[in-house]
Amino acid sequence: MLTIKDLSRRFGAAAALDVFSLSVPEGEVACLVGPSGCGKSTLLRLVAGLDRPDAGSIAIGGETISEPGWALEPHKRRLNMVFQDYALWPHMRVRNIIGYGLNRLPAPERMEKVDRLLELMQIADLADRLPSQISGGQQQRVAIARALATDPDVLLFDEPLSSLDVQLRLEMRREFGSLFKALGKTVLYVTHDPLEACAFADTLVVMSAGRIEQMGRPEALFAAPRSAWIATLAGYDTRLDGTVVSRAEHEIRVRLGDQALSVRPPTAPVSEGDSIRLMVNPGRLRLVDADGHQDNALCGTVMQELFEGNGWRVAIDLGGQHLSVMHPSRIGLGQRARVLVSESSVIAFEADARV
Ligand SMILES: Nc1ncnc2c1ncn2[C@@H]1O[C@H](COP(=O)(O)OP(=O)(O)OP(=O)(O)O)[C@@H](O)[C@H]1O
Repeated sequence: MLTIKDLSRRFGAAAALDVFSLSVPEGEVACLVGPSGCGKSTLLRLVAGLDRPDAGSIAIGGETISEPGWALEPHKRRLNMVFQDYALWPHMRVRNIIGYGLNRLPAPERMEKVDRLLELMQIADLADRLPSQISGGQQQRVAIARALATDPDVLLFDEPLSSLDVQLRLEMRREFGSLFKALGKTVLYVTHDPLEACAFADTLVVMSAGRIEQMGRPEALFAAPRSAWIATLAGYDTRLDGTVVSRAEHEIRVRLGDQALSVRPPTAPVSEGDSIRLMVNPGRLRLVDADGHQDNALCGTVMQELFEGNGWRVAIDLGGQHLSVMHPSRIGLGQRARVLVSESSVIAFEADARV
């Protein structure tokens, strides 16, 4: 169990971490996501002991490793960190890099342990190469094997896949899922990619300005995003700004230019005349007959069509604002289009919600 309690770190007047608390149960994976500058790396550095907090405490397995006025030295903490740039020593062979932290073990034991890690990470055939003689993905495997060698209780990952190409990232993402399960280590993992996090996170922790904005199981969090930024992660990446024209208990009517739409009300209270921000999921919208009459549809002109691999992202000009729709084929630039906006395709937030 990793327990972070009321941790704060200020740089000048700004708080990089602001009374931050988080518990990661033993053997579970917590993924930290959040916009640039929200404090993810600061948190990892404090847990690793590379920086000192201004307040708060950190414990691993009930044993305090940092508290006000005292911090255990980094190398004595039962944790290891895997960095984005791998940080492998260029002059050392893979086998020696992995075994570096095991120099207190007798040679045969050390070799046996290194062999086991080489097998686990499927890099046994690379044992005698230098980092410059292996690929980026293979270097990342070496970095993970090195981090596992000293059998730490906690593993910290700082965007470990972001330097890899898309294909390899997808492959490693799948592998991480089974690796984390097999290892049973407590993991704190920072990533920019929410889909990466969803592949293996027990808990997704969304940070904003040094605090937790929302946390939970990925499915639960994406089913009910509490902020426009989190809605974007969940695929609601198109923004429409409008005005509330009427409200009932379970529905509000929103004016968008000269059109209107009924949606579920936001959690924050709103009244007639208030501005409102709608986050729309293009994958959940449907194009219907442009000349037909359909309740809760928006009309406009196709202004852009982008192929995104699994279909076309069609941008429709609603008269100033743009609505994107995923569609299996092109519609044609300048064509009229009518988009059915179902209840599940849109989430309403307060007008100044950060995206
Ligand atoms: N050594 C430092 N001196 C001054 N300010 C710092 C220092 N380290 C971090 N900060 C500030 O603290 C805040 C949090 O930074 P941090 O690196 O933790 O963010 P992050 O979420 O990891 O961002 P990114 O996703 O871009 O890596 C930022 O505003 C950053 O500018």
